[in-house]
Amino acid sequence: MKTPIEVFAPAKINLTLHVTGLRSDGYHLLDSLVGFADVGDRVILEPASKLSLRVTGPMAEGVPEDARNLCWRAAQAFGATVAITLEKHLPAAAGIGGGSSDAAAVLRGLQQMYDAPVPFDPMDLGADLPVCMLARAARMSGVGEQVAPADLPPLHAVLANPRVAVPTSAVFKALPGKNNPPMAALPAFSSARDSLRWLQDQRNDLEAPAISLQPVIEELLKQLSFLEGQWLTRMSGSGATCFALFETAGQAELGARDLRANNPDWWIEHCELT
Ligand SMILES: C[C@@](CO)(OP(=O)(O)O)[C@H](O)COP(=O)(O)OP(=O)(O)OC[C@H]1O[C@@H](n2ccc(N)nc2=O)[C@H](O)[C@@H]1O
Ligand SMILES: Nc1ncnc2c1ncn2[C@@H]1O[C@H](COP(=O)(O)OP(=O)(O)O)[C@@H](O)[C@H]1O
Repeated sequence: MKTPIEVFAPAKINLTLHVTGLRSDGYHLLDSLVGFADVGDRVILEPASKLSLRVTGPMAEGVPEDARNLCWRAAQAFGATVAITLEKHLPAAAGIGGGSSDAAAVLRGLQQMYDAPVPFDPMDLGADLPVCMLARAARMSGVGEQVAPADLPPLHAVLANPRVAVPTSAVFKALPGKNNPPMAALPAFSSARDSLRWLQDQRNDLEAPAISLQPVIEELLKQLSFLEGQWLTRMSGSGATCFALFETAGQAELGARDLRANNPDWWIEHCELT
């Protein structure tokens, strides 16, 4: 067994998020094209006599170090005794799957460490777990349990969070219409430009309800729309993180620099999505 094991937990970006219905248990039916970024958290796993968790890194503040943390719950449900170090780079409660991606990274690392499959349904830890286990572009449907890998040309993005936490359940609750049209059929994209054109016509149905709870999201989307070279701006998941998409890495890097200059307190990163 090679130790310690280090696993990258990428930011999950809902490039589209169509809410198409409501299940009798209160969970919403989703149709979403999901991409993963080359920015994210880092999980380090070391064998130990008991389960422990230490949260470090620039975004560690306020992230629980006990059973409230999805990393802890993932390791516990796996039956693993490991010392987990979670290096937080992503904001929490931000619509980019921080907790879910961390938990999926723990499960991937434990599979490797114990040379054993995950002994439970990852969905038990949250609706975003199945897509985060895959950690590559996918179409997600059902309430999150159906995940089909998708071919997405690499896209360049600016991710921005105005540092307000938005609880997922509150945003779903604030959505008035539950039965919205699904995403269009996913074409075989021939280029980044082709996919950007297609994405322009899709939606995130949670954008308006999230704005009703945190109006700063509207201002954030406006500022992203001013960035040179952007093809579209949208919110990810239940917010408050929003993104602008670009054709080139250089445009995204300049976009992030310009946005930072006007909003020094926001969390802003440029990245590649795959
Ligand atoms: C909205 C999405 C889109 O990818 O992303 P985030 O905003 O969390 O990043 C996810 O579906 C979130 O997944 P996750 O954060 O794992 O959700 P869970 O812990 O299972 O559920 C949190 C709460 O969100 C609501 N919920 C979640 C998923 C779903 N399909 N329908 C829902 O109504 C429920 O109110 C639930 O109590
Ligand atoms: N590993 C984790 N990283 C960040 N937050 C976590 C983690 N585990 C549990 N949480 C808790 O889960 C809540 C939702 O965080 P997160 O999963 O990042 O949100 P979202 O589902 O919007 O992407 C936060 O309020 C936080 O306290």
